[in-house]
Amino acid sequence: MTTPIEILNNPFLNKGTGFTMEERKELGVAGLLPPRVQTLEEQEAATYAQYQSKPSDLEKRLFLMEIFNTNHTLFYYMFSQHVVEFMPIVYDPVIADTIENYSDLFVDPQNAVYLSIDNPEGMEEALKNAANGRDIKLIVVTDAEGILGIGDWGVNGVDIAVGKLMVYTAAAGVNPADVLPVVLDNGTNNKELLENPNYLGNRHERVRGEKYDKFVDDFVQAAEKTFPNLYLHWEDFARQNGAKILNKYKNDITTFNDDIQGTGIITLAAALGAMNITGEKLSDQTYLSFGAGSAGCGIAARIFDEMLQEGLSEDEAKSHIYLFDKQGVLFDDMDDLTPEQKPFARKRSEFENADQLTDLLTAVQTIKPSIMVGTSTVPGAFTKEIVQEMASHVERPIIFPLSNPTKLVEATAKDLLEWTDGKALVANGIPVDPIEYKGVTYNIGQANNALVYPGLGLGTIASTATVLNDEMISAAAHSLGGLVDASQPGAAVLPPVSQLTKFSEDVAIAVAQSAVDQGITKEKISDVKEAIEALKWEPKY
Ligand SMILES: NC(=O)c1ccc[n+]([C@@H]2O[C@H](COP(=O)([O-])OP(=O)(O)OC[C@H]3O[C@@H](n4cnc5c(N)ncnc54)[C@H](O)[C@@H]3O)[C@@H](O)[C@H]2O)c1
Ligand SMILES: O=C(O)C[C@H](O)C(=O)O
Ligand SMILES: [Mn+2]
Repeated sequence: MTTPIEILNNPFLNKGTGFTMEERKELGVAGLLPPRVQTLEEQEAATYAQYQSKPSDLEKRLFLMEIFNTNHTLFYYMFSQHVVEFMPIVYDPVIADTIENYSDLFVDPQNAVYLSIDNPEGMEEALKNAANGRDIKLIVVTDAEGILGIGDWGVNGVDIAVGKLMVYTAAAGVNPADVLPVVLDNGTNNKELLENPNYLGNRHERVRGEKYDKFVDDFVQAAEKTFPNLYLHWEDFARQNGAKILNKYKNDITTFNDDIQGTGIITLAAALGAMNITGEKLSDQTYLSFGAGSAGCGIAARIFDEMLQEGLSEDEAKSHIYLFDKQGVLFDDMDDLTPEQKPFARKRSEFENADQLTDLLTAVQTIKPSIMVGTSTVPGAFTKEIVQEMASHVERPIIFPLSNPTKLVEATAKDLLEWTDGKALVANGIPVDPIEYKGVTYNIGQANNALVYPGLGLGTIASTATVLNDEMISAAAHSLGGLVDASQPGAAVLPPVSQLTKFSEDVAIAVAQSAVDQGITKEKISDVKEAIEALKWEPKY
């Protein structure tokens, strides 16, 4: 029997002043609350007013976390009323601030699971105890070695898993009772953390090699055994681990890497949105990725796959794609390429000036890209000179500076529009308000995987798909098309975040239908919309 105090202290059950008098008598909380009964709407209005009074974005986020920690329904109802305003606060970019300061700001574990490489035998018990009898359908797991573009944040990185799951619920209605945030604490190489007396994680450098691989595998086995209906979302692993882990498990369990696959989908959708505006074909484009890590290669792979679907051969498609990383343009004679970079590495013999292709300006002058995507973590890398060089070769340069958080973006949308006299088609990873330029209002798409991973997850879970495959991913990318009126001056390349809940549903339906059409579902699903509606959760008493 749950005691009155336990009810008030359980954010899944607590309604606070939202409990009716009858509920208060029945649950024994009558004298444990102020006498006034409030509706959810009244609670939201009062709480939102408190939120607005907070002096900074960080204070606003900390306040919202207090609401989340005490009353999930109120938190998500308030989120549903202020999606556009709350996304940059709950999620990117303000989440970066709370991650950097997590150990110093710590007040509540927020139902997260902290698995330690120093105590692998405790995994299954921790997962079971955190689930507390719930049938967990979605885990977001990170080892926090590649948080956004800010790098290694050790156990502090658990907050990215917490924040990503909040967006799953706010955007797609994934039930907060069905989810679990998990951090794999493998130590940290972040000196600032190791020297911080408040740091709450394992105080040693990251473990590499077999012991780490076994730690990850032990986690996968424990999670899959404990939660038989699990969709496992990998987030913010370092470049050398993300793809290796995904490739190891993606054909055997229902799993997804957001930085690789989620970003690939949303950036392809943005590129297709740009094609809608210019009327061109993707397979006629010249694509340059500045930064070829998890995200950069994930996007390139998605662009490549789409060019094949448009009828190009593999060699023809590869001839349109160029990767640029720390070495400059990537060539197949380099001995330090990652497995994900290799398929797109070029031949030096293609260029007279191959050895000069080590700076972005020379690369743009030589390659003449029509699409340039930044996933480099190098702020300001897309300079005015480089952008105007690109614009001198193409009518509508498509430029997506995607590095997060805001301080790392390769170029701002405002600069790109001014430098190209309004011709650039722009998307950023962070949210950007509409920009007025020469009498036109430019809407800037947010090419952030948060616009697609929630619907992708909801659709995959609702379909009971045994795996998440390329067909389902392609269906997700295409489901975002047609939502923007491309004929309008200043049209965005992606639908606005104000429509996030609407198009998350579109993504979910497309993904679930793809799984059903392929016959890869555990259960027989006769109506995907029904299956999705049955799974969705709404914040109401
Ligand atoms: N918008 C989105 O949805 C989204 C999704 C994923 C990642 N990102 C952002 O993209 C960035 C990279 O993320 P990731 O997960 O791919 O990290 P990563 O470490 O896997 O990749 C970064 C790549 O940039 C390269 N790089 C670093 N400095 C460079 C330089 N001076 N010149 C050229 N290349 C350079 C690195 O060598 C690496 O290959 C981060 O800022 C992240 O926040 C955005
Ligand atoms: O977290 C985000 O905002 C998007 C992406 O997953 C990233 O790592 O930047
Ligand atoms: Mn990420």
